[in-house]
Amino acid sequence: MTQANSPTALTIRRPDDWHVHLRDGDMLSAVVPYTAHSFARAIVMPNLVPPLTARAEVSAYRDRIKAAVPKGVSFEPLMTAYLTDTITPAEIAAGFADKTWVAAKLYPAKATTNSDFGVTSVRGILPVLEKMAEIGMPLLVHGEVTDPSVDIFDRESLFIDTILALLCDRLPELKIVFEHVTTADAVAFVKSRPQNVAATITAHHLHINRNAMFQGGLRPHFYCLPVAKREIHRLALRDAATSGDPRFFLGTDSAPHLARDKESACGCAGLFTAPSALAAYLQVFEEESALDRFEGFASLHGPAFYGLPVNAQRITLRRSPSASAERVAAQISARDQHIVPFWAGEALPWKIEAEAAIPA
Ligand SMILES: NC(=O)N[C@@H](CC(=O)O)C(=O)O
Ligand SMILES: [Zn+2]
Ligand SMILES: [Zn+2]
Repeated sequence: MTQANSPTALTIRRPDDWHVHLRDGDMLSAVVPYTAHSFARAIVMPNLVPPLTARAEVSAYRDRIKAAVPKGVSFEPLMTAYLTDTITPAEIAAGFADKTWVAAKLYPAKATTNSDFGVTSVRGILPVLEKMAEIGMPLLVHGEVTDPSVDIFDRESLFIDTILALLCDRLPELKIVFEHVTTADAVAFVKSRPQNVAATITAHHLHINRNAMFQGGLRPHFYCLPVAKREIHRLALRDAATSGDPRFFLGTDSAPHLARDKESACGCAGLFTAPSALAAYLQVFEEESALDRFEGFASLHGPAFYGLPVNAQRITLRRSPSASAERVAAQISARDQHIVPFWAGEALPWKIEAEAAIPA
């Protein structure tokens, strides 16, 4: 698969994105092509306004996503349910059985973008979580406490100590994905648990630490939740991602917002990384001398955790000499304005090439 010594190309099974925000309407049309270009499937987050809590709404949203996929590109959205205080175990199980959704997302109320209808008490939804454990349905967690008096850089580690560890002990069978982990604490926690607790890691948290938000001034395009942490945490994430441990897999958390909503007195959280994420991840694996582990992280660990088949197609990632490299757009039109992507205007070090079916 990997040629020794600074390979110029890498052929792997087509990757999947296990955490993405595709939004709706004009924004959906603007962003879907980027995700579908890099990924065969994606776990689509349900934090629309209003949130997606009913089966019919989720099915209709899936159809809108499919309609936005460019002709000739194969892309399968994997849908999720938005957990609220009132959703019932029966509804969650029915949607899993009829394949409306493959997982449910737990947003602690007010923890992040569009989480106002999220869960106010994990204890309050225990019957739902027990049902999910029983039927083998994964729980996806935005892992931050919401108490505004807690330092924002400590909200993930405190979530582990006060909520997640207790939940894992209470329901040891429940499959849990600790989404977009940002701390060494989260990495250590996942490693301390059996294989049913896993984590996604974003490309941006492998590249930036919290300094990025303040470099020469306030940089809203590096603000997301959970917020980037100190350098030691970034290094722990790079270790985990490139370790080959199947509990860590790719989830971009690509989260587009219009530039005006980010460049504001109260800017939105979220980085739009879909156009550059795959190359950004690959660069990390190259820097860590772990190209031979890239396919596991990008294409194999996620399906294994979710109990889904790996993709039959392959892609070739070819190194681009910087002079001729494709550049990430400086801005991408959406609605009546634009989105500023991660690595805006920069050269992509790797290019995704035509996919081929794996010979039998
Ligand atoms: N990551 C973010 O900063 N924002 C996400 C929400 C989320 O994933 O928490 C969004 O929907 O914009
Ligand atoms: Zn989140
Ligand atoms: Zn997200």
